[in-house]
Amino acid sequence: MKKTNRNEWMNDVTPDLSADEKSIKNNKLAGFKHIFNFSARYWGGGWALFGSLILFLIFAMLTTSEATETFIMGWLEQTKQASGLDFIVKTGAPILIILVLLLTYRFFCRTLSDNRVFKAWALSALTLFLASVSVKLNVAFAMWSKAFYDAIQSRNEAEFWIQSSIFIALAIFWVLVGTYRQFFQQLLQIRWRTWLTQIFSNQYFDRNRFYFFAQQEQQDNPDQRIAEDLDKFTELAIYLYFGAYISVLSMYEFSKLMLDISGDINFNHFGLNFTIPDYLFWLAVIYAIAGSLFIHYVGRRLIKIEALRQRYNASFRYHLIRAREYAEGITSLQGANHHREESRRLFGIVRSNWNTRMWVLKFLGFSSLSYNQASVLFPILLMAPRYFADKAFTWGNFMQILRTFGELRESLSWFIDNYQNIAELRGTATRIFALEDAFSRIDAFNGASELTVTPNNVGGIAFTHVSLSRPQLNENEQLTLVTQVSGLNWHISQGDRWLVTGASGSGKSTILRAIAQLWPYGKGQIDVPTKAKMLFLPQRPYFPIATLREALSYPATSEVYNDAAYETVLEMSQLHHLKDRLSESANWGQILSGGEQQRLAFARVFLQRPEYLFLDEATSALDLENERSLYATLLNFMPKVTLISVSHHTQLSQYHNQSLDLTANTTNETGGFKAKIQAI
Ligand SMILES: Nc1ncnc2c1ncn2[C@@H]1O[C@H](COP(=O)(O)OP(=O)(O)OP(=O)(O)O)[C@@H](O)[C@H]1O
Repeated sequence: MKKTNRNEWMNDVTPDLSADEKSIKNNKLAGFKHIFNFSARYWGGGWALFGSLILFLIFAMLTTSEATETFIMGWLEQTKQASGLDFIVKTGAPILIILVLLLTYRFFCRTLSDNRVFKAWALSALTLFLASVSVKLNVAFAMWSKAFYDAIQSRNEAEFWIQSSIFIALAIFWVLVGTYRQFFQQLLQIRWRTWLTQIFSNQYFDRNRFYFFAQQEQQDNPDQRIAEDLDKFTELAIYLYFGAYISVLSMYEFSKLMLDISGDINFNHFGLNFTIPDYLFWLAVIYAIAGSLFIHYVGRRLIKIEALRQRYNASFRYHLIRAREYAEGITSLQGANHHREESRRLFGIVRSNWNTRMWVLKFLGFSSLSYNQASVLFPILLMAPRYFADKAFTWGNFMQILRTFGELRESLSWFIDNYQNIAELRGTATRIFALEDAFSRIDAFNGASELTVTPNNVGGIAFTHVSLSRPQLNENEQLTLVTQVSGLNWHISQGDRWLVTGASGSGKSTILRAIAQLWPYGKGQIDVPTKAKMLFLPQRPYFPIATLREALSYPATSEVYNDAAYETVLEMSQLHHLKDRLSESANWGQILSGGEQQRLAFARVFLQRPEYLFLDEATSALDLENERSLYATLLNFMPKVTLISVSHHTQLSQYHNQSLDLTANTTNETGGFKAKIQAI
């Protein structure tokens, strides 16, 4: 007996994916400008978002400035000493301001018809404000620690208790601010994601683009891009946006502190005096910029690797989903093993990508950790000569500068610390933008079609000089068109019953697709009725996973019809046994037999009663008796229906009065098929 190796997947040699990486052109990667403009649409435009950021930075500078601090401290001091009416006025002022802001918010939310931009602004403003407060609280903690440890060192018990209670107050405030900041950030995220998902879903389903996507585009997994990439994109973009804001603020705060403690540096050259204020700050900036450039050089591959990671994971999952969808077809061919091996191959690709990512991250980690360690030594080396030369420069000054430099460097290293997140953001953005481009390409292709389908009152459906082609990819993966049906002139008058016949693959279904505006490949003119209700029944009907009522009423809701109607149409379709299962929810497309599904589709026809009915081998799975009884019921129940049936069953000719037969076109060098029209 063959011994199975439990570790065989682990021992597989992973494939080389460098060709995939090379196939992503650098100019196709999402740049920051594109990401910014794309994000800004939610906030009302690029200038709006840019302006809001500048406004908030100014606001943050003001709120964190010393003048504001003195004002707040003065107000606190006065409130503490105030009594009676004066106290009420002093404490009531900020509460009144908050109340006015809340009421203004509610007013605008209710009066603006599209309050999306307003709410986005308000939420961002609130979150940015809380972010500013949390930075300020961090500074307060730094100040507090000095006072607290001084009190301990000087054994000042009274001061110790005062500082302890200040800590409790600060901590409560810090917890509240931190929690609410995260909460509002998440609220903003889900609102933005909802808005984007709505736009992308609309674009995907509008004008049947999801149908054309599969035919015209080589792009992988559009569904995953809508469901997951948009989620990742909004999460990372918001996280990085607020993170960048906080780091800019901390940079401001700690550079201010640095200015206080390190002083200026003076040069005396060419008889002129130069003063560089805050010189340690500038050194930290130069140090961080140099580090960032280096990290970008080391990690730049990561953007492509991240974009591919999403693709490989999605393909692996799609393969598993297909196994579920086609479970019966796979098991009947005993294809489970093949499917498992394919899973193994696809997962091998996922692993290979992960391995490459791991190596790049290793180099990145090596570089960024070395950068962080070097940053410990860098300020020491900068200050050591000054410490040894200047006796007034105390050990306390030295330590304070060291600490401030550390904080400053950390805020400046935001880009380095977030390199991986930025790469992931650009990777997901690349996939989202490619999807948007695909939608425009589909529109452009279909818009340029020489086959026009126009709603007109020509008393039925009219084909004038119509030729239909089928799309095919050539060796260079370009879309080419091959003639399928040529020179079609066909008039379907109201009440006609047409039987469309022809060899398999001759183009019968293609003709019906052209009427349904699902076939842009061809030329000529098709006139269709303006208002008439048309229904197309394919060979394999679609049923949603829902109650039988909903499966029948699809795409309308189940309330549109009553139970008596459902029961009648089930009886008319020879499905008496399903009458008591109307409320049962199931995957009807999988649990019903092929013939039952086709009969259920007929039940739908009886419910919806269309004026034009197109049956594309809609009875192919039925026995002759059932087929005959369904057609008889149909024509009895809807005697005025215009019927177009595509079928290989000759017995159906008795229910039709005209026929269109597709035969090979041997007279024309373009090949394909031509139509022969005659009365039955
Ligand atoms: N989405 C598509 N993309 C490319 N080619 C297609 C597509 N759909 C159909 N074709 C091709 O167009 C030709 C006509 O297909 P069509 O489905 O119209 O044939 P049919 O006459 O209805 O065949 P059958 O009787 O077997 O159902 C076939 O060669 C088919 O492979």
